[in-house]
Amino acid sequence: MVVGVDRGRYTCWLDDQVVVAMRARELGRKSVVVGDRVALVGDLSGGPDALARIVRIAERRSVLRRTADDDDPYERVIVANADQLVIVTALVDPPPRTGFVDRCLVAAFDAGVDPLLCLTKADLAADGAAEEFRRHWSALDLPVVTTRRDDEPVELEERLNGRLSVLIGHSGVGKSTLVNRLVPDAERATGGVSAVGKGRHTSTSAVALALPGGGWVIDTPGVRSFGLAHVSPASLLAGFPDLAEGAEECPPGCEHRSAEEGCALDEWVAEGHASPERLASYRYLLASRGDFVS
Ligand SMILES: Nc1nc2c(ncn2[C@@H]2O[C@H](COP(=O)(O)OP(=O)(O)OP(=O)(O)O)[C@@H](O)[C@H]2O)c(=O)[nH]1
Ligand SMILES: [Zn+2]
Repeated sequence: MVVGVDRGRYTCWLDDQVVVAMRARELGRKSVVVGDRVALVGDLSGGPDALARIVRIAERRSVLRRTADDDDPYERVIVANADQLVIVTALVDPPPRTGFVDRCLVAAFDAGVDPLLCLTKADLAADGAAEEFRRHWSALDLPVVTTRRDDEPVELEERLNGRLSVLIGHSGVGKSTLVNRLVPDAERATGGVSAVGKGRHTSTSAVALALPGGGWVIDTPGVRSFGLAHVSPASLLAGFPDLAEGAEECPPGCEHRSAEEGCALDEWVAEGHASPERLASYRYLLASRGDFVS
């Protein structure tokens, strides 16, 4: 498995050992990303000067794409084969935003990855803040864990156990804090990714860290959000199962933009099946696909 990518060098994990590799020419233009399962040939000794070659990429179970941004107009795959997307949101400082969670939920469903909402800084939040925030998704089967400075993230650990999980969240919500608690020896868990260039702390690319209890956690420093430009209005609805049923009454090819265009979702909400806020959030994401909303 590829656990780190840095300037053309791929850190791979092979039988509990780190092997540094480069791409073989036969890969063509195919990108290799963290989480990819690859076939290696050449020097697999893992010695300081050993360099293997990646000759094949296994079919991907799931694909998470980064949003295009100012520096890079293309959506790019940043993690392959993730099982779970952990949406990390602080309950305060910075204040939580439902729109960000909705966007990540759509990205997770579209990528075929299970979502998990992780609410941090519960120790700073008012009583009931977590319950109030998670109520927005009460119509969904969305698993939620809360974490706080004064407690070990036991419940989170259980949910990460044995799986490949990707953390996404705004700067300052506490991702690094979580990673350091989950993987106490983070530097070693990267297999010394610094050996191929940068250490974890200065790296801006995703790095997979081995969890002590099995499984992997991938931090995504610098990733502001996941891209939705490639997601159709219908697929976008998968992130809003409370609205999806109402769309069955829509005319064929409905883009769900407004009641004037015949969309049945306004009626669905008026009948009390879903909240107006959920519909507004769906339409906001619909309109903002392709923009770099963070
Ligand atoms: N009180 C409290 N503070 C926390 C908690 N988690 C993180 N913090 C603090 O919040 C600040 C930001 O935490 P980080 O872990 O650096 O956040 P991050 O998401 O990694 O941010 P970037 O590195 O910018 O992406 C730090 O000062 C942490 O000590 C928590 O559960 N409770
Ligand atoms: Zn519609």
